[in-house]
Amino acid sequence: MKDKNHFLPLLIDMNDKKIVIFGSGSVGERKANLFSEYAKVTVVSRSFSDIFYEMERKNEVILFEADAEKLTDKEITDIINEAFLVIPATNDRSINERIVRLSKSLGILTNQVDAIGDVTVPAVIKRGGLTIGISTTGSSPAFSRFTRQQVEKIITPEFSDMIKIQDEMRTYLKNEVPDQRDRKDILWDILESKDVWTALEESYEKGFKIAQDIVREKISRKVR
Ligand SMILES: C[C@@]1(CC(=O)O)c2cc3[nH]c(cc4nc(cc5[nH]c(cc(n2)[C@H]1CCC(=O)O)[C@@](C)(CC(=O)O)[C@@H]5CCC(=O)O)C(CC(=O)O)=C4CCC(=O)O)c(CCC(=O)O)c3CC(=O)O
Ligand SMILES: NC(=O)C1=CN([C@@H]2O[C@H](COP(=O)(O)OP(=O)(O)OC[C@H]3O[C@@H](n4cnc5c(N)ncnc54)[C@H](O)[C@@H]3O)[C@@H](O)[C@H]2O)C=CC1
Repeated sequence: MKDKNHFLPLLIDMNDKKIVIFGSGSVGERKANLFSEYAKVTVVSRSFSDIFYEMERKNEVILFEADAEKLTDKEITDIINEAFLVIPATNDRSINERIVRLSKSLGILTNQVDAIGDVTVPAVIKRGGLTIGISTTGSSPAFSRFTRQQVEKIITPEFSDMIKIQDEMRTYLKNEVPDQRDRKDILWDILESKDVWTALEESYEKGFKIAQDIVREKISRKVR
């Protein structure tokens, strides 16, 4: 049994990473949709629905039609070679387990859809500059989805505006304010300023101006 307490969410740069998914049922399709936004996805399956052919046409996935049961270990190894992550998502547990075993022997990470693998996929929220991953580490995927829907309701458009302001201001402050603790205080004053948040409801520019006033006032006090 895996110890769920040892799962840590990390953000990984998936650009140009190879992901191999086995099976193209509803789960294979969900994983292909998610991962093809970030990485190079190959899907191996006995047959494919039109949705997959459409994804292939748009260069979002590479399709490989094969019965994994009939492939030799060497053939499977060649397919998964140099993959960052392998996802056995067929409805045949013994095939999925064989793929996991071969992946492990090559030191490749696995995401198991019928057990907890080395990697578990969270529900993902991506809004502006904000990324949130939500997981119950397999206890209740439906609850992860439910939580995503609840959290999405509280993320207003002002969130990404505030991230933009913070990004600009901290770059500016790194040049203007030598002490990191002073920089931190100013950034928190902006984050906690009701005036900035209220102004952002009107426009980005209005919020930015108030944040600028806070920065100016703070810097002048520090200089004095
Ligand atoms: C362990 C894990 C492995 C993995 O796939 O990475 C896994 C395993 C399993 N899921 C199953 C079922 C469902 N999965 C979903 C939905 C999602 N499942 C996802 C991840 C994970 N699913 C990993 C754990 C993540 C965590 O715990 O948080 C999400 C978050 C991400 C994604 O896949 O993209 C995505 C929501 C994305 C979103 O909406 O944002 C729903 C909800 C629905 O459809 O309404 C249901 C039906 C309701 C239910 O069962 O909860 C079953 C079959 C159970 C059975 O046989 O009954 C298994 C296998 C098992 O449990 O043995
Ligand atoms: N992680 C998750 O979120 C969920 C996981 N599951 C688990 O995932 C498994 C798959 O679920 P679904 O996609 O709904 O199943 P499905 O029956 O819709 O699809 C199975 C796919 O595997 C392919 N396949 C089966 N044997 C194969 C072989 N020998 N070679 C190549 N391809 C083969 C089939 O062609 C099909 O594309 C389920 O058995 C269940 O254990 C189920 C629901 C959600």
